[in-house]
Amino acid sequence: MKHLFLMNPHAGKYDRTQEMREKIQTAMQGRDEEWQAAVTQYPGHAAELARTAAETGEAVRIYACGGDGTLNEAVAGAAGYDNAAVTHYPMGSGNDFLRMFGPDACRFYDLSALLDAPQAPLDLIECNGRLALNVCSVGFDARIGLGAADFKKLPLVSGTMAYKLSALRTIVQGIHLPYRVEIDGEVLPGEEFTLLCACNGRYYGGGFNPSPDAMPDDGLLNFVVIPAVSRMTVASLIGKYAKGGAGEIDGVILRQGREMHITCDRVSAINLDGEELLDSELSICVSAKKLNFFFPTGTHWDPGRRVQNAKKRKNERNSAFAVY
Ligand SMILES: Nc1ncnc2c1ncn2[C@@H]1O[C@H](COP(=O)(O)OP(=O)(O)OP(=O)(O)O)[C@@H](O)[C@H]1O
Repeated sequence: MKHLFLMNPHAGKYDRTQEMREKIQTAMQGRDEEWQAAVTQYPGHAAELARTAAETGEAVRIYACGGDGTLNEAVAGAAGYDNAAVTHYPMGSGNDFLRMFGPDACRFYDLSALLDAPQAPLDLIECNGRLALNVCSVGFDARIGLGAADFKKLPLVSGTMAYKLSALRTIVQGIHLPYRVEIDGEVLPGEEFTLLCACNGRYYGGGFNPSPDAMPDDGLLNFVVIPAVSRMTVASLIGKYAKGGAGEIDGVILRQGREMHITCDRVSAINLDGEELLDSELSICVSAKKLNFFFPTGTHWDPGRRVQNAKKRKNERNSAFAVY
């Protein structure tokens, strides 16, 4: 088994690759396994490195050390290869995909917990031929999420604050656009929409929670469609949407399905796991490819499984106590 660490020097607020190198060396010490730590040199490099490693056919575990963009690239490179698996060592400003692991998300900071971790096949979103693991969206939110990059590098501006500043700017610029939207053959009523979102994961945009029930391994995407709203109502809408209450928004359309087609009369910014795509037509579907994702033992994205794991750990602690 080979371990490949892909470190993005541009993730987060500053370059942490040297610190990461030291952590990797410590974690791999005494392990008789091949490993390699590579610093990405340009956007798209992580995908190339992941694909090259996966194409060898050898068993490889790929650690995306960066933010959601780095994870997206590692996933795009390794998708569809049974011999490859990917995880996320969070070094970005949002690290949103991992938020669905709840309070256990912080365990991904422990490199040693990732080394012998279990893996599971996850669904992927395909959008105009590109892949995403987490969320694909177009509209108001995509303009906020992608615009946040302008604020992320400012001093004293946290990742979450960057998204809030971007939201303010987007509200001033305009909220809804004309879209034709079709989900699994059903044309949705309405001519203008504020936001259209396809979720495999649950969080994006620095902690926004459009689809609290999305399961990344159920073979389906959760679609959230918000019709045109006014500037007056958008502020309260953002609050509900961010906290997982999209279903409480007036006129919201929620669907679970396999594909969504969107056309717009102009080129729109499309968010693919925080990365930008520009197009006037969008074809989103559950990808035929799967992605092996590995995660620390005992953690899980399914809250039910998390509770079971916690009970199991408690029982193990109790029985250990009984022995002594
Ligand atoms: N050497 C490089 N030079 C410039 N950009 C790079 C380089 N390596 C990777 N990138 C790009 O850096 C961008 C940002 O990375 P990433 O999304 O991982 O971090 P982030 O934006 O801080 O985190 P998050 O997306 O979780 O908020 C990605 O689009 C990636 O393609």
